This record gives sequence, structure tokens and C-alpha cells, in this order.
Amino acid sequence: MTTVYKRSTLPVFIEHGLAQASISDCITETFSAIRTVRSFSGEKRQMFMFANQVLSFQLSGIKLGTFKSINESLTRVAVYISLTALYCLGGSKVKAGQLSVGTMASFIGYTFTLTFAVQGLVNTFGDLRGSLAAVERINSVLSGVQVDDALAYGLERELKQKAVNNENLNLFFSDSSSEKNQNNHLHYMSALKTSTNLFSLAWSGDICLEDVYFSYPLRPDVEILRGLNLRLKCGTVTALVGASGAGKSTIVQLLSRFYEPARGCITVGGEDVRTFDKSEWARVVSIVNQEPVLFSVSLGENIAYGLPDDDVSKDDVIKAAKAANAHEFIISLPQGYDTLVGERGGLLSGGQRQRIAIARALLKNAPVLILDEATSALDTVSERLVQDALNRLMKGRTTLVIAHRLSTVQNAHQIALCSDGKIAELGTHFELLAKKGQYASLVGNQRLAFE
Ligand SMILES: Nc1ncnc2c1ncn2[C@@H]1O[C@H](COP(=O)(O)OP(=O)(O)OP(=O)(O)O)[C@@H](O)[C@H]1O
Repeated sequence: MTTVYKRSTLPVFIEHGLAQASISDCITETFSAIRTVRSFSGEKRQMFMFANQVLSFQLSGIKLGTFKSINESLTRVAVYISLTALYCLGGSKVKAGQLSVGTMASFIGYTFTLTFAVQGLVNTFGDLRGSLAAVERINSVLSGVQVDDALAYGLERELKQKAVNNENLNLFFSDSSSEKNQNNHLHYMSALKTSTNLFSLAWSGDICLEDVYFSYPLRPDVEILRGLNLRLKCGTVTALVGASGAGKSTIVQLLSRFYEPARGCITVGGEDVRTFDKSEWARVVSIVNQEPVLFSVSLGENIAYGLPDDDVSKDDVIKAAKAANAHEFIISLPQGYDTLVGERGGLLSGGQRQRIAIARALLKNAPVLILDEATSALDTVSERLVQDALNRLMKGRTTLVIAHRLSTVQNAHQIALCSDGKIAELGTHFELLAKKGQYASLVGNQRLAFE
């Protein structure tokens, strides 16, 4: 009986445990790659995955609950059978005059009542304690979070338009009829423009950082950017250089709109980017990082990440992979485009991960490209393949590259040297060398890698 019970319930326990683990895996993966998720407008996709995992957790929970209830019922039946047996035994002793009826009945009754009561109480308190701890943790996380209203508004609006029939997602949205939500919506609806002209502006206009001041929320007293001005000319490459800690990544974060400037503004074709919501902005900007983040899905899905499923054909994915010099290595794998890349792309080499990220950006085809050039050394063949793919990706796009290689800097249309929270020098490689300023000494000190 015990063996049958174990055999039948063990898989249910395992399934429930796995469902719980996949929820936390999904959360960990999403938050550790939050910049990539945001830059590819992947919030909806991650939320959808999360919703599915919560639902399978719910289903396995119900199954487990059913087994537990059956177990509980069987236990109770067994207890009552024993009780009946005790009554019979006690009854015979009473009949023989060895025990009084009252003593026997009270003994049995009190014993079992007490057992069930204590058991129930312990179970309930156990569950309650767990739930209270979870609620407390959720509250502490939520109370420390600053809600990004513009992003939240953009996401909710998009989800309401496109996924209104999707029950899974609807579970995650609060009742928009509440007065507070409606006020928020009205506020942003009046402030934010639609994306209709954002793409054409980004394909044809310059991107400008105008007198930008910025400090990080966690260190509000330290001004990282102090009146920075920089124009990224449409369709050209700007190499951003500067000493470590000069603020290069901060400029990238502002351009990606992970943060907003404290003063000054960023414009696209003359329009303040804050007039567009963040999820729409994410569609016109591609970011390729030093250490590209891949998700633990297939190679094909990683390349198509960020695009709605119905917009991506297998041919498009292959075309992007070919342009990124990734097709050959993908088809040499036994499962080709269906090969799983492992957690954070761990089953691929550094150069392969970079080419997948480049294919992803090529497929996204955004007019603005932000590139954080890898400092880690690749072997010569891999390096050439990556560089070749990057050159194709940069072509015709307004590109800002945090440059670490002299060749990148030399080939850029302009070089911006960031120092003291400003652009201290701006020009081509030879112009800046002739100036014999900070750029010349940066190159002289070999702080830019020579090839
Ligand atoms: N999230 C953050 N919160 C507070 N301060 C930060 C944060 N990120 C960076 N800083 C600070 O901002 C300054 C500029 O950092 P940033 O990363 O932009 O420099 P960088 O030029 O990209 O440097 P590196 O070349 O070493 O990557 C540094 O002094 C850094 O300590």
C-alpha cells in the first residue's frame, strides 16, 4: 500500500517541485538579463512565459492537493476503522466488567479528537507562517521599487491592444477601472506621442544629447554627467572613448532610456525622446553588449527574441544568421536552429554568442545601434567573423560604440572623448592626435588596444 502510494504520488511531488523551480529560474533569468529584456521590448514575452509557468505551477498544485486530500481521507478512514476496533475491544472489556463504559468512551474520544485538533492546528500554522513570510518579502521588495510609470503605461497600453483576449496575461493586470490607474493613464496619454513617426525620425534624424546632467538615484550627490553635449549624426558611427569611470556606460544607459537625464534632454530628429514611451523607444534602439545575454531557449528563438512570433519567418532568421556569420556554425550543430544554448548561452563560445547577438540585432533592424565593444580577446578567425558581422550591422545605422580597439576608433566617422562628465574632445582620429590632448595621450598610453 505504502509502495503504491509512494509510486503514484512521487511524480506529482516532483512535477510540483519542478514547476516551482522553473518559476524561479524564469524570474532569475529575466532579472539578471533585464537590460537585454528591456532593450528588445521583451517584457511581454517574459511575462507571458512567467504566466504560463505560474499556471503549470497552479495545475500541479491542484493535482498535489488532490493527492494530499485523498491521502488525508484514507488516513482518516484508517483512524476511524481503528477507532471502531478499539470500541469493539473496549466494548468486550466493558461487557466482561473490566472497564467502565464512560472511561473507555472518554479515553478514545479525547485521544482522537486531540490528535486531529493538534495535527490540524500545526498544519494550518505551518502554512500560515510560510504565507506571511512570503507576503512580507513581497511587500519589502515592492516598497523599495520605483515604478517606471512611462514604461508601465506603454506596456499596459500595448498589452491591452494586442493581448486583450489572452487569459494568461490578463491575470497579471490590475483593474484599470480604478480611479488612480485612470488618472495615471490620462496623464501619460496626454504626454506621450505615438510611435508612428518615431521610426521615420530615427531613420532620418540625428540623435542629440543636449546639456545633459545626470546622477544615479543611489548616489544623487555625485554628478556623473555635467552639461554633456553630443550629436550622433544620422547613419554614421561615433566612437566613444575615455578613461575608466569617465561616464561612457552612463551615456549608453541614458540613450537606452534605462534612466532619464536630471536636466537637459535627448532628442531624435529634434523631438525630445521623453515624448515617446519607453517600449516604443526600445524598438528603435539595438544594443549589443560586450557580454551578450542569451536566454535558455533555442538558437532560432534567441535570434528572433524581441520580435512578435507572427512577424518572424524561419527564412528571416536564417538570413540574419548568415549576415552575422553564424549560419555555418549553427547548421553544423546536430539540431541546427533548434539547439538549446543552455543557461545564459553557456553552451556556446564567446565569439558564437556575440554573433548570435549580432544576428538578433540585424533581425530587429533598428535605426539606432549602441555597441559596447568586447574587450575580451577572441581568436583571430572568430575576431574576423565578429568584426565582419559588426561592420554589416553598423552600415547605415546611427551608431554609438564604446570603443576599445584602435581599428574601430580609426574607422569611426567621429570620436568623442568623455572626461569630467562632458565631451572634452570631438573629431576624427587624426584630428584628435594632432591636437595632442587627452585622446593623443590615451592612444600613447596604449589604453586603447592596438591590433
Ligand atoms: N548604478 C550606479 N549607481 C551609482 N553610481 C554608478 C552606477 N553605475 C556607475 N556609477 C558611477 O558612475 C561613474 C561613471 O561610470 P560608467 O560606468 O559610466 O564609466 P565608464 O566610462 O563606462 O567606465 P568603464 O570604461 O570602466 O566601463 C563611475 O564613477 C561609477 O562609479
